Amino acid sequence: MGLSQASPLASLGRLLSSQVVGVLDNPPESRRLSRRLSLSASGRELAPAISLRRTFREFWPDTRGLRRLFVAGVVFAILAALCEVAAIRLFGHITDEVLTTKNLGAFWTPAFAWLGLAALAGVTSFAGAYATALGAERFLLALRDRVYAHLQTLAPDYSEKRRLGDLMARLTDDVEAIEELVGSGLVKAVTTVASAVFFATAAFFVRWELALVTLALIPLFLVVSKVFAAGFRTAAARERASNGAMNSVLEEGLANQPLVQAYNGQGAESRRLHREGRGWLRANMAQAWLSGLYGPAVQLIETVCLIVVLGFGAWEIAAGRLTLGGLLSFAAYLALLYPAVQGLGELAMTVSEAAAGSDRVIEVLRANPVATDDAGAVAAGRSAGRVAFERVGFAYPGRGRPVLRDLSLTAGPGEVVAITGASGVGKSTLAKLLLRFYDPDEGRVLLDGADLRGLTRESLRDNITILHQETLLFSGSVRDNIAYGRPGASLDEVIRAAEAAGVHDFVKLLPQGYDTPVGQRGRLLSGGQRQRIGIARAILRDAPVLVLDEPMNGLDEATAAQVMKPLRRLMAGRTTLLITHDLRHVPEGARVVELEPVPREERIRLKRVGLPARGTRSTTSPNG
Ligand SMILES: Nc1ncnc2c1ncn2[C@@H]1O[C@H](COP(=O)(O)OP(=O)(O)OP(=O)(O)O)[C@@H](O)[C@H]1O
Repeated sequence: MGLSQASPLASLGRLLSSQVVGVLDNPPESRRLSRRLSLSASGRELAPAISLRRTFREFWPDTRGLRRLFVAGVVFAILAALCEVAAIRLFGHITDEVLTTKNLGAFWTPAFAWLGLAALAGVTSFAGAYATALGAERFLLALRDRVYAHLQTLAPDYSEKRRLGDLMARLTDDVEAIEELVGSGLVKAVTTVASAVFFATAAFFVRWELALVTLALIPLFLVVSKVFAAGFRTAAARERASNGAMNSVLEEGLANQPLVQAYNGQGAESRRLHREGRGWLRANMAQAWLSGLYGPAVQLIETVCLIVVLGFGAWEIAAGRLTLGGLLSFAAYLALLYPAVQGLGELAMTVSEAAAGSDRVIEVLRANPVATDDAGAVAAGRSAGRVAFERVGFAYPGRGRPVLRDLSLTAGPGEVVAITGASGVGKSTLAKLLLRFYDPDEGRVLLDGADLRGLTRESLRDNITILHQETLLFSGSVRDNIAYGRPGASLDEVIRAAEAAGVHDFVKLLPQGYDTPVGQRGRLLSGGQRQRIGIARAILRDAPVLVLDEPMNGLDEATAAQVMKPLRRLMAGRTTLLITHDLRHVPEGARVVELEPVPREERIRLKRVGLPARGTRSTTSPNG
């Protein structure tokens, strides 16, 4: 949406001014605008609308340190606009004093002055755009870091309960929307208003009666902007929705490709994509229809304005109240004024849309970390590894029924406590409490006799290694994934851990050895290989407490046996909580504890089914 390219008025404006239109109406802005429009339209139901003032209150402090850049952006853009005003004035002068009078001698001075002004406008326009972009990008960087850092403090369930794509949109598009509101948006608003005032004032100076007549036509632009804005918004919302649907079909289809092919579902998947693609096509065509109409509508109004200016101007020239140069420079001011006014109309629209986008970011920032460090929390240091659950009761937030009730359990260095029980009984929940993703509602969890609530989370987690059911790998190399256990570990240390975990032999055979990429989520490796890389990572981490959450899940007997060997090595000398529903994988000498579901009367019973070998302490049985 900008100055209509085909209109004579626009051509005149383009001819005389390349700088200001460029500053006020650059293409990335419009790209962002359409993304933002569509995003906020789809996200509206996810977060309540909040006021613009609240958005500024929340994010204005983030502009600290950048405000100078934004002020520079405004100052330079205003200078560029003033240069344009002066250049147009020179154009009028040349028309009257050189072209009309055919006096070539009077040409050179204004011509060089015009050139100088054009150069100055170019430099100031560049400086303004650069300073604003630098401020905007730094703002984005800092805000994205802030939101991401906050997300990292939330329990993993926060992300798990939400669509990943939606959270990513908050960190990218929504963060951009906020920047456009409190950073470059503000710069744009100030410079657009200032430029509109300059061009209007200059037009008044040329001939105020003519200016009054043409300014009276300005509301026509605003009405057209308003009418089209509603249509654009609906079309953008539809486009966003079908884009989301198309992405989910693609994501699901590609992620589950083995399943799709094994079940001969390729045709059905392609048809699904085609169906969603057709919806997307329709939505885009609605947008194209509106954009196609918008241009001619604006052009028509501009032509009306031009005819009015020419007609009125001819009358004024005939009456000797206006020169030809005056009329042309008047038209040129108009050619810059109208897009500025249009820009203001669009700005009002985008500001409210951007505020809606910022709701979604504020919603993330308002989410409280489930377990935060207490004011007096102390660092745990290297723990001996004595873990105790003391009469622990816990229900997930928002869930009435407790998962655990009155549970007591102890485990010491060198001990393996196998926790078994039916699916959903709360075995993994124990691990989450130990890592302080959550705090218990009743009772305490202790490490070396100290309540976890009195320890900093970071120092607590340094003492615990967890191996999940499915080893989580990043898409880096084998080496990166093992070294994740101890950032900065040397290749020798990585290899030693790999040898202990029984991965060295197969890594040696990989095409690039330890530098071989493991693929997305380690998909290029087998389940057993992934699990052993996880063990190598745990060995390198060398924490005194080990939580193994179904480490053999999904592995066949032979592979499980291969994994068990390094696992025993890993468990030696540490405190191990082995969560498993399969007693075949419980090593000899382990203490076995079976969790029973919290019955209707909300109690959980711990039943001891195995006795500790080597005289380890028995499980506390809390169920009185
Ligand atoms: N983030 C959560 N929010 C609400 N409820 C949850 C959450 N995580 C788990 N639950 C519920 O808590 C109960 C215990 O879950 P948990 O994962 O601890 O079971 P589990 O014994 O490890 O099961 P499995 O052997 O199937 O892995 C289940 O009923 C589960 O639905």
